[in-house]
Amino acid sequence: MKLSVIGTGYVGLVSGTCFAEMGNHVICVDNNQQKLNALKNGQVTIYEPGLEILFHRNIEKQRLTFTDDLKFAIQNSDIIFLCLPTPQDEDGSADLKYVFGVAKNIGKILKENNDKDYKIIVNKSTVPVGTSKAVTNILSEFGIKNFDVVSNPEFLREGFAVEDFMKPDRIVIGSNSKKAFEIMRELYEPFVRQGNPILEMNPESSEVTKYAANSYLAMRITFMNELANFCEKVSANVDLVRKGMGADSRIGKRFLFPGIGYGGSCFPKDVNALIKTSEEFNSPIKLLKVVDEVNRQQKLVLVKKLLQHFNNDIKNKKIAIWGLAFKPNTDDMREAPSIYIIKELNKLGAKVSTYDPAAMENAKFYVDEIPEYCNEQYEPLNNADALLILTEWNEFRNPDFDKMKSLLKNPLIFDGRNIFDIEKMEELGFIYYSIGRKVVGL
Ligand SMILES: NC(=O)C1=CN([C@@H]2O[C@H](COP(=O)(O)OP(=O)(O)OC[C@H]3O[C@@H](n4cnc5c(N)ncnc54)[C@H](O)[C@@H]3O)[C@@H](O)[C@H]2O)C=CC1
Ligand SMILES: O=C(O)[C@H]1O[C@H](OP(=O)(O)OP(=O)(O)OC[C@H]2O[C@@H](n3ccc(=O)[nH]c3=O)[C@H](O)[C@@H]2O)[C@H](O)[C@@H](O)[C@@H]1O
Repeated sequence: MKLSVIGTGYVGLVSGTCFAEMGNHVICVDNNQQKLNALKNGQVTIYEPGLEILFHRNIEKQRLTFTDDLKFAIQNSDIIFLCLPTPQDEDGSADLKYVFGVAKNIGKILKENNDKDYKIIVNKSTVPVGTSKAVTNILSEFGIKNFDVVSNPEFLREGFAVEDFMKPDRIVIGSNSKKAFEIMRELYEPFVRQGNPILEMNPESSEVTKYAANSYLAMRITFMNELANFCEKVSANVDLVRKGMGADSRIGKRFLFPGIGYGGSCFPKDVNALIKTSEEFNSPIKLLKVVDEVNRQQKLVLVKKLLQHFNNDIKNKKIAIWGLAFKPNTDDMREAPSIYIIKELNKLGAKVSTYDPAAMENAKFYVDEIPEYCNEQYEPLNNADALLILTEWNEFRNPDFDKMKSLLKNPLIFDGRNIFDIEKMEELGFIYYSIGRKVVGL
């Protein structure tokens, strides 16, 4: 099939590359010249395991191309995917200016083209209920008739994006057109050969499904974070509680890990967008307000523990940090808890020294006050008063504990991801704080 993907970020680049891998011809469009030049020069612009090999293979086979020429892309594709940003606006709602702006440009191009061939415009961005209808109206205002707008939300996780895209748990397609359903089913069938469902529904249900899934997962994590704080007070171990809960198949094991609050480009903004839309329709989902509020507080839970340990004074203390990205296997810093933690540490007069395997370049755009970025894992520990673990990268899971002890001024660790066993840390002689478990070594 002939496809175009408008917006070549995390979702667009992964979607475009994976569609090309299935034999489709994909034209990727972006208006960021720097990004576009890098892509045209064969440079993968995001850190995403498994992407590079598919990217190069499909460029070589000439199934994957990059351009800033929207007109060329529209004229040479039957299905047009919108993978555009929908950032959080000041009032919490999703900002649709990119989606509507591109929809208008598509309208103009199709009008100039005399609306000859049938096109499907697919919205893959996360958008509030009613957006498919609004995009349909925009195109209709240009007099375009031979088209359908489809809602096809994306559920990939960063760090596992290729795997998730190639073998999705489900595909959701929202449309009112039989023809569009048939074409979309044909496009996606190679991705669900194991039998995972392609779910067809009206666009409104599809749009709500995306926000519902993200908000539900954010709510699960938030419940676990509040539960973890409670466990600390009553000598319970949240990891044991988590396993006890997760073994119930009605609950399930995944997304029950407490930590330092959910971050990333989607959970925080999508929870807020659903709060806003539900209020607009006079049917507020009150639970989500608490989810958002608790999550903001949770991002600073390690700073609280640190202050408590040092009797509220961490001025001039050197704090080492392992991990900056909002989660492992990505260089994405959007809404990462590390941003909030580092800002707070700076405010309190601490000196921060940090290492992350992939996100340090991006971190510089978010936290310019970090005095020291280190190129090696153990470097920040040198003469540090404490170590904070903020991202559970695999390489932090089995470190050289002797080396850590010899470098740190105090054998003091605050682990926001519960990556070590508390008994083991006690045996090794560390003072070890974690989330929802007792402090050992004090
Ligand atoms: N990042 C993720 O893991 C997921 C994101 N989503 C949703 O997908 C959408 C896109 O997210 P990301 O890919 O993370 O965003 P992103 O910011 O990484 O990528 C968006 C791209 O669109 C480009 N762009 C902006 N305006 C444009 C225009 N007028 N013409 C052409 N290109 C333009 C930008 O230069 C950028 O490269 C959002 O709605 C997000 O909520 C959904 C599932 C997963
Ligand atoms: O709409 C999106 O953008 C995507 O948002 C999330 O994916 P992502 O943000 O890449 O990452 P997750 O693995 O979901 O983690 C999000 C945040 O929750 C935190 N988390 C996750 C799981 C958990 O058990 N505990 C926990 O604190 C992570 O550390 C991270 O900060 C969803 O998992 C995807 O399905 C969705 O497509």
